[in-house]
Amino acid sequence: SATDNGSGGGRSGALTPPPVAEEVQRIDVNPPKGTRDFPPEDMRLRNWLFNHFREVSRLFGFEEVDYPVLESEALFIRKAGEEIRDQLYCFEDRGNRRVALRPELTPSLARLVIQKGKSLSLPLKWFAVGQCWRYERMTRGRRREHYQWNMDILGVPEVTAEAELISSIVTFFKRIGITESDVGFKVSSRKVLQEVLSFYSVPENLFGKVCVIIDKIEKIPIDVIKKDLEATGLSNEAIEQLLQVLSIKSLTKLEEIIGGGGEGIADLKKLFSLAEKFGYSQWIQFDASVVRGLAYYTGIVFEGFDRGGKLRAICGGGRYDRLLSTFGGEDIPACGFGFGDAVIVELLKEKGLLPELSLEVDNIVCALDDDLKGVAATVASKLREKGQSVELVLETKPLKWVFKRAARTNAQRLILVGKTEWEKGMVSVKNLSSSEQYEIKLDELE
Ligand SMILES: OCc1cccc(Br)n1
Repeated sequence: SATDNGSGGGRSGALTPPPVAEEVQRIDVNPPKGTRDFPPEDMRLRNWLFNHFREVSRLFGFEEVDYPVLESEALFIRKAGEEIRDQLYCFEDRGNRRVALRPELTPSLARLVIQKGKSLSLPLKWFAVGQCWRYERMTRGRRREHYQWNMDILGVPEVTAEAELISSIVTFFKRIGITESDVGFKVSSRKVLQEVLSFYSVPENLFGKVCVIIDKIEKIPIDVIKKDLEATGLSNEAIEQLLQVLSIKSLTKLEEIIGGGGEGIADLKKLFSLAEKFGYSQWIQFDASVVRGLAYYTGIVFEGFDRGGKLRAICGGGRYDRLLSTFGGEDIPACGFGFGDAVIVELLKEKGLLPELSLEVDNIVCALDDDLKGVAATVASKLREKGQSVELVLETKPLKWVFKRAARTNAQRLILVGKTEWEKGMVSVKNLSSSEQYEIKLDELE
């Protein structure tokens, strides 16, 4: 209405002053503690890394899967004192359900395999690249999320499966310029520890807990390790023997100590022989101290480490033949690994191997006249239909701005729609690397 001053007061006749804009408190524009944003330059590196994960998975004939980031908390409640359990990012949802942000992907895989049951044909070769979470006190300022590449083989009891998985990681390392002089794999078998523990008649149900304690051997003082092992009921003799075995770095020495008849030794010999055939013998070494910190491993375990000794484990995995039955399913022989997206980037930085990744666009298209913007849009669509990327200048900008934009976006070609040329049905093209310039009919534009 004529008297309506647009304030929405709605009362005709009375002039109401516009509302005074209230002071808006600026929000914290940082992401939540321990989490990351991926602005374009970081997203390009992440995509580069994940594209290598996916290409290697394709080369090995694996199928991609994914699961919800949010899972029932019950999937991750294991009583072996694992760090992953202590740091579970869990809460009660509005339906009073206990849920958790997944700290790893393997339990979700187990859940899905049980759910699918007999409809799945074995062997399964699945891979995933998924964000995983932990709630760690920020005292250490560590991340609370990372992305993990997982590859898993289900239905193959032989060690050929573990050998194949290690081969896939070696393939990945080679693709990004990492060599056996940069990284190696420490390989062992929990069956070796199992043989020692059963020699001292340690009950099977203590096995996972003992492995979780031993996994901390390089992270906490040895007397704390011994105290924690004693607390599980292990005798001092068993503890001493265990620690002696863990210090062994050669299969021959191990055989001298525990004898050569066990499955653990047999598996390891088979793995090292297969490594020869795959061509990655120089990448792996036996190291009895490798147990990994997940309670469910039952056989071969391995972890990728940087030979400079500065970084945390790059990746890790192993055999977990009895995980499904812990969820009430039928056991299926299984092995897999997890490969995080953070340590590998630290290693690439250290080695000077980070790739140069910049925005690339094939064309930048600009109308030199406002009433030619429609034609510019037609040019852009035609090029895009041919699979060419086009940055279409949407606003009215001076040519100087367009050239600067072309430089920032690394455009290969500048296409200008000008009145004179368009009267002849032509557009002008400038090749920005060679500076070659020409006019061409729109339908001849390639
Ligand atoms: O390395 C274990 C792990 C699990 C979830 C999230 C992050 Br960060 N790290």
